[in-house]
Amino acid sequence: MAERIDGKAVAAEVVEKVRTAADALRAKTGVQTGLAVVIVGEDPASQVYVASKGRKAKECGFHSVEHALPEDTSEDDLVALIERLNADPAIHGILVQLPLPKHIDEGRIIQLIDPDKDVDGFHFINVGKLGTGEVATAFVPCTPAGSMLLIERVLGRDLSGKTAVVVGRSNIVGKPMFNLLLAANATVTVAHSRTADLPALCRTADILVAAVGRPQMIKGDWIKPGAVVIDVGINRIPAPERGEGKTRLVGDVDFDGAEKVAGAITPVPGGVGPMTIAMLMANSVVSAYRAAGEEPPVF
Ligand SMILES: NC(=O)C1=CN([C@@H]2O[C@H](COP(=O)(O)OP(=O)(O)OC[C@H]3O[C@@H](n4cnc5c(N)ncnc54)[C@H](OP(=O)(O)O)[C@@H]3O)[C@@H](O)[C@H]2O)C=CC1
Ligand SMILES: Nc1nc(=O)c2c([nH]1)NC[C@@H]1CN(c3ccc(C(=O)N[C@@H](CCC(=O)O)C(=O)O)cc3)C=[N+]21
Repeated sequence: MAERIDGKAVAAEVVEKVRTAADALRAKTGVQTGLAVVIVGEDPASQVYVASKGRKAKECGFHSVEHALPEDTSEDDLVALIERLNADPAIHGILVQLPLPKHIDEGRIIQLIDPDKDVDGFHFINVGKLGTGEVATAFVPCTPAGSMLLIERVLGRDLSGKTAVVVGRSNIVGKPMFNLLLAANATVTVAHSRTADLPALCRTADILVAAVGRPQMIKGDWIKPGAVVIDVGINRIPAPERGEGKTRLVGDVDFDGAEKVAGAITPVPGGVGPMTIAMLMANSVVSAYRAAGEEPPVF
């Protein structure tokens, strides 16, 4: 049976370190870390995530502000808000919850965020820094960064000689995950919907990262015995066994099958999800240290 990688516990350690660092910065310089989360529209899942980001930020002792805008907010109004947050010295991190409503140009909004406040790591400047190994001054996207910390718990920081397969090539998960694994010396393949014989490719992976958005797609017999499996997927599926109309969260990996083969595996919930929020807090406090001209902590 695989070791269960407890993302909730590791995330709690990260959050504790963030809180200590935020307190120390405040005591030394008077700077309180400020995080602004912007949500447009009423998507219930997004609202849950935004609320838990706000809760964690307060737990870390941050100045936490939330801007909940109606679904029909104009692009110009959102642009004006981002410009205001960019100029606000009390705000060190800006997160605009994605996806945005279809009438708003998501790319334009992301590129408008000051790269020094882009705690999601989605701005071209931060993407470019990650791609060229300039991570000391960059922000690394939270989900891949959190996934790397979980891998590190099992395999250490140096992945020399290891084969990694990332399933999914999105800008927010798959591509930055590729860059981080490569930087850690793994030999990395990125798979996607056009990949031939995905099961066979997955079976080559010492480290398998699933970021597909397809509930329980990756089966136990796709997994190399002993592999480290990181399940990024968050999918809500019907759970009639829990009662009429009930749902539950599952990952992109068929956990029960995979657990019998893998060496270590992240559960859903309680795996990568809590790490994502913890790394958002980490990026925010790092941003505040940089703004104050202090040497930031390393996570
Ligand atoms: N835990 C967390 O904090 C987070 C979790 N997530 C979750 O992670 C998952 C992925 O998110 P995200 O990267 O944004 O998703 P996207 O929908 O942007 O990307 C999905 C990727 O999976 C690929 N794909 C889709 N179907 C298949 C298939 N049948 N075989 C192989 N590859 C396939 C797509 O390929 P192609 O490019 O060819 O279309 C694409 O590259 C989702 O479940 C999401 O909810 C996301 C962000 C944070
Ligand atoms: N600009 C932006 N940045 C993001 O980082 C971002 C985003 N937009 N849009 C949506 C995705 C998704 N995402 C999650 C964060 C935490 C959990 C999480 O904490 N999950 C818990 C379960 C939560 C529950 O019960 O619903 C867990 O896995 O244990 C999940 C998903 C961040 N995202």
